[in-house]
Amino acid sequence: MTADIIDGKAFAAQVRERVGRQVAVLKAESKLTPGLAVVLVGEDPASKVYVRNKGKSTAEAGMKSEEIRLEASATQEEVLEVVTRLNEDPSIHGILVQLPLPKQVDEMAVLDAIDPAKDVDGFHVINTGRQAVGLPAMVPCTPLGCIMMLKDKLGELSGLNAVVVGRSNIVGKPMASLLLAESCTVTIAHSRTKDLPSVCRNADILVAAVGRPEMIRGDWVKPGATVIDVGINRIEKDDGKTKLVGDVCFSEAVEIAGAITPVPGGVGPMTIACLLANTVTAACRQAGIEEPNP
Ligand SMILES: Nc1nc(=O)c2c([nH]1)NC[C@@H]1CN(c3ccc(C(=O)N[C@@H](CCC(=O)O)C(=O)O)cc3)C=[N+]21
Repeated sequence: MTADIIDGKAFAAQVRERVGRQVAVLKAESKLTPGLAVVLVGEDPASKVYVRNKGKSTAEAGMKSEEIRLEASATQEEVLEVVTRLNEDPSIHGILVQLPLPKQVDEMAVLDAIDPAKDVDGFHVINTGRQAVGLPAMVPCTPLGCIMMLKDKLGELSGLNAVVVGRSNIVGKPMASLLLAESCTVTIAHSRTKDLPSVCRNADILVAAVGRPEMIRGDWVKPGATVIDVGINRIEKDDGKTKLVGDVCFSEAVEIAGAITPVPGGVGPMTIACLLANTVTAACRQAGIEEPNP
């Protein structure tokens, strides 16, 4: 039996449409246009593609979108100045500083400078902490999108064994925390984990977020498990052209899993949709109004 393919692209389109309806209500009833600012430092071509896609989807949802570009040589002070200006701009409700930043810029210091109320990435320690103790928080977009797909596929997650491979601050750790909040039994595995394949074989929910192309093999997957592949790796094919692959060997895992997200078209589009949803949430909280539910 082959796995159900979880269509992240279609699901993300639904989320974006809902965000669009929310924005229409906010504009009509509260004279509020949610605004998202994206800060891009340097010229990384892959980053530019994400930034362009984000700008396009914000506009499509009827939101205000601002893009700030700085040279790759920008100093930490210059980046902090932009963040301070955006913190003070009442038309901007969400701020995303595209990571990674050039090495002369201290990433932690920049993330720390973002007003936690405008932190639509959910990377500020205030939001990390609030989420961990169960207070309202801005939740990181990629893990949030993964949870939405899991609930859509499985319904209740309570009591399931979840294994997260990867312990980054932007995916692995918040993913584990969200799964715990859903009452999963959570294991975080990483490069030092002993016998990773057998740890993975315990997972009803297997989340791969390591950034190593096709590392997770089909025989690491428990039959019927739900596999969420967060990895987006560009690799060279035999003919010299490039293609995107995940952290999971899809062709093997699809034969064993119950459901699996593809790459591309899985987690990636959901990340952008959740960024828009977070911007609406942030705008409503800043304006002190309830989030519309159209
Ligand atoms: N502060 C910050 N927040 C981020 O959320 C953030 C970041 N920095 N830095 C870079 C990574 C990467 N990321 C992606 C989002 C969507 C796709 C996406 O939509 N991918 C499509 C197609 C991509 C393609 O075709 O190239 C897909 O998977 O189907 C990819 C990558 C967000 N990131």
